[in-house]
Amino acid sequence: MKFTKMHGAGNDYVYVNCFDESLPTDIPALAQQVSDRHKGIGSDGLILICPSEVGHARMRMFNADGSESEMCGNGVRCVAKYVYDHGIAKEEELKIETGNGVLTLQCNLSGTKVESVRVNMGKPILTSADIPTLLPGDPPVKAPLNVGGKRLEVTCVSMGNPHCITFVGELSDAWVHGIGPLIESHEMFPNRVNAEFIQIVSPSEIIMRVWERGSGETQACGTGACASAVAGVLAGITERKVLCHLPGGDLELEWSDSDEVFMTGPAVEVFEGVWPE
Ligand SMILES: N[C@H](CCC[C@H](N)C(=O)O)C(=O)O
Repeated sequence: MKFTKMHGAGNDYVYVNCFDESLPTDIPALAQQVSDRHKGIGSDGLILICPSEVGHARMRMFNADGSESEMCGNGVRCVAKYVYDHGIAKEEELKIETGNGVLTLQCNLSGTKVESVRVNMGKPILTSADIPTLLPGDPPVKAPLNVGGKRLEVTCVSMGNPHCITFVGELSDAWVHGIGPLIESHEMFPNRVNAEFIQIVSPSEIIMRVWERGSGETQACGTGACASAVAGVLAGITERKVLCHLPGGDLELEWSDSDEVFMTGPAVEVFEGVWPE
């Protein structure tokens, strides 16, 4: 199986071109094996670039623990880069099918290759039953959540996949590694949840760290950054356009008047290889 290692703001996945490659039947096991940073290729998960009847390609995304997610913001930018740079499509505006519908992506070129991508991530999902969370409110905004002996105020948003956002005074490992896993598996989130921690710099600038469902701390999370931008507006903290600093890079976000969230960020190809050797 040929693969390509790519990252978006340091959120790295093993990508497989399923137009050409056939996969083993146990894809969750494959995702676990390739993601292993000591005994595998090393990544936050596995992303399949598949043929689609409604777009230029279809993305399927598996976390490092083998669980499948509906959506991946950094991943869908890299899928667009792969599809354009490898000649699967020639258009700079691409349609990619995801678990959150068919998204429209605008590729920004440097020479003949894609350098960054602007994605219309669609409308945020703000009903608690659809996020899904058992917390009250559509959506829950600054809702009380008891975690690890603390009473947090959390805001929940789905971008096709579920996110739980906590605005903190100062980011720390205690938040991300101590509280993150407890939020991920909290009984209020029947499908588990991605946990974002946000430090506010100004109404138009935030710093984010994330504990991802199924992958642990990653250097960036595109859907999480979008969800956090929406949460900041809902909580009355930030403006509709924000710059988000993540450990692996920056993402630009805008919750537009049309209710759609736009995300712009980098997409990078690192190397190609064959698995197993
Ligand atoms: N890093 C990804 C999100 C992965 C979400 C995944 N951990 C889930 O289970 O939903 C992103 O850029 O949007």
